[in-house]
Amino acid sequence: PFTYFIADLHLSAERSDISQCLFQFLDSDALQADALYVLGDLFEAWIGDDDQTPFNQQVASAFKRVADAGVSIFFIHGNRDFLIRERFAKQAGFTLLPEQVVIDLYGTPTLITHGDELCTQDVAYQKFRKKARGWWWPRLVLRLPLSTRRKIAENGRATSKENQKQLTTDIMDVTPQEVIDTMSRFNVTRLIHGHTHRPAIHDLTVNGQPAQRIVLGDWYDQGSILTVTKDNVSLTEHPFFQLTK
Ligand SMILES: O=C(CCCCNC(=O)Nc1ccc(S(=O)(=O)N2CCN(c3cc(Cl)cc(C(F)(F)F)c3)CC2)cc1)NO
Ligand SMILES: [Mn+2]
Repeated sequence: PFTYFIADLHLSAERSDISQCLFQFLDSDALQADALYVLGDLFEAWIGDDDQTPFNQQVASAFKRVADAGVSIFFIHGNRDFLIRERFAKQAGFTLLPEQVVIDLYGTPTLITHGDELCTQDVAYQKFRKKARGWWWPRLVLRLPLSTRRKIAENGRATSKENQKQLTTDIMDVTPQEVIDTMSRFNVTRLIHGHTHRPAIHDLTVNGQPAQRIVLGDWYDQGSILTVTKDNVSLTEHPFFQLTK
């Protein structure tokens, strides 16, 4: 028995190499898992479940086939696809989870999250996040016509400083003290998250206990999959199918 974790695929219709790698995984290995957790930023952008594009539907049905095969699929929102709601979740066979949740992974209580909330030094971003994840901003934005939301997203992509930021500097990393405070608040010795695009398995000490922080990799250049069993965790890279040698 084993459980898979993926995150930060940043799927878009323009990157068929990423989605093909995902579909290959969903049509094979994923079918044997107890469960599959998608820890956010599955999509590069998400402006509402009413944006029923062929690509979004193709992604939903690829996951739905896995759910229909008896694999439980759980989704935690990322800083890009935080507007995903029940309608898309149902189409994809996802169970939506809160932004931080402790799961029992073969006897080890494990905190799972996207991870953007752990980047507390990025004050400007945390300020936006507070609104965007709040009660009424999302409701307000989702009531706008889809065409308007498309323009907001286009403007965001085109002019936003974060594009330059992402061109020049990486997304900020998690704040070490925030990680320790959060893990001790949830009383766990294992944390799994994505967002920072810095895949690694870190050993640390929480409340005097040996602990682990596992960071999932993004899928910009190759797939990144975490496999967890009762006795082992392994973070593996999955090259895209090379069409031309
Ligand atoms: O994480 C960091 C920082 C670095 C990475 C953070 N950057 C990052 O996430 N960018 C980003 C994310 C989503 C999209 S989008 O296209 O999918 N889409 C845009 C419009 N969205 C919206 C929602 C709401 Cl409620 C309110 C508004 C409003 F009112 F502001 F217009 C807009 C919904 C989402 C576009 C860019 N450091 O650690
Ligand atoms: Mn992210």
